Amino acid sequence: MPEHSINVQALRRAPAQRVSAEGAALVAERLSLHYEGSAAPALDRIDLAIPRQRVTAFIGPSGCGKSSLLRCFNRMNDLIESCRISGSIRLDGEDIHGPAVDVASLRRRVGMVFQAPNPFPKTVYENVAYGLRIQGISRKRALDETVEKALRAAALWDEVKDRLDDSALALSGGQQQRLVIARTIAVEPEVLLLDEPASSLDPISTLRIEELIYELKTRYTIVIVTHNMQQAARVSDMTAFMYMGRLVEFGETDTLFTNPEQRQTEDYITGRYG
Ligand SMILES: Nc1ncnc2c1ncn2[C@@H]1O[C@H](COP(=O)(O)OP(=O)(O)OP(=O)(O)O)[C@@H](O)[C@H]1O
Repeated sequence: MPEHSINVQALRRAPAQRVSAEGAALVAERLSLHYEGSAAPALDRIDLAIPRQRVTAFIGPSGCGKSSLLRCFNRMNDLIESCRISGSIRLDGEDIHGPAVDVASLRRRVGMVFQAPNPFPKTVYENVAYGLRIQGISRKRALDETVEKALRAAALWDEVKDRLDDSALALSGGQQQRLVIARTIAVEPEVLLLDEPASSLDPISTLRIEELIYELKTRYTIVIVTHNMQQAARVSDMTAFMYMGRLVEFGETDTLFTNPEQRQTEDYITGRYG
């Protein structure tokens, strides 16, 4: 990583403990996922408890199932016709596949940010107000307040407060990604799923996103997929190492990177494969 003016030490982690299912925001049990036509399952009997208000990173070689697992948590895989899921996932104790679950409100509670910034072709303001309007909030004062709050929380307010009526597409890539994060948190989710949120960004924008993740975890449960092991080590409290659809090891990030229990984890983090 090149040197920057942003202090990476500021990204120090809060202590995390091993997670019990009771204290977890999300719990997966014997979660398997098959894409029809594939010989092997993309996820193979995953048991995992994601702690509340912590950052959990998924790492592992390309194709090991990180994104597939992430997409399970807000039922994004429902949109993939060939996808079959078994096992269970509970959010705050409630089965997310239960008959009473409304998928739109699940996705509001479990927001998702993708690899490439995807702001709507609308103004900066309307991007953040979008989810609020869908919720039926139309009073200008309420919208103004929430838009400002979300942009401040996404560390973007100072850069865009005089550009609220400009097109979001005129922002830089890093600003667009923070705008998408603002749009996601404007509706006050409990969980933020981040699928390689910085992989298309330059190093400075990447560090801004990492700092933002650190700030946001005081309010949200965050799950991040990353290819970048240094990034996982910098931003996460807990790390899950996956290999060929299996969860090989899950534990505190410090321990997993310095003293992994499994040989496979050690081989991966020391660069022997992947
Ligand atoms: N929509 C899909 N249809 C069929 N197979 C899929 C689909 N999405 C993913 N797969 C397959 O499932 C497996 C896991 O893919 P997934 O994208 O979850 O892994 P990943 O660890 O996130 O990979 P990467 O790091 O390259 O993004 C791979 O073999 C992939 O080819």
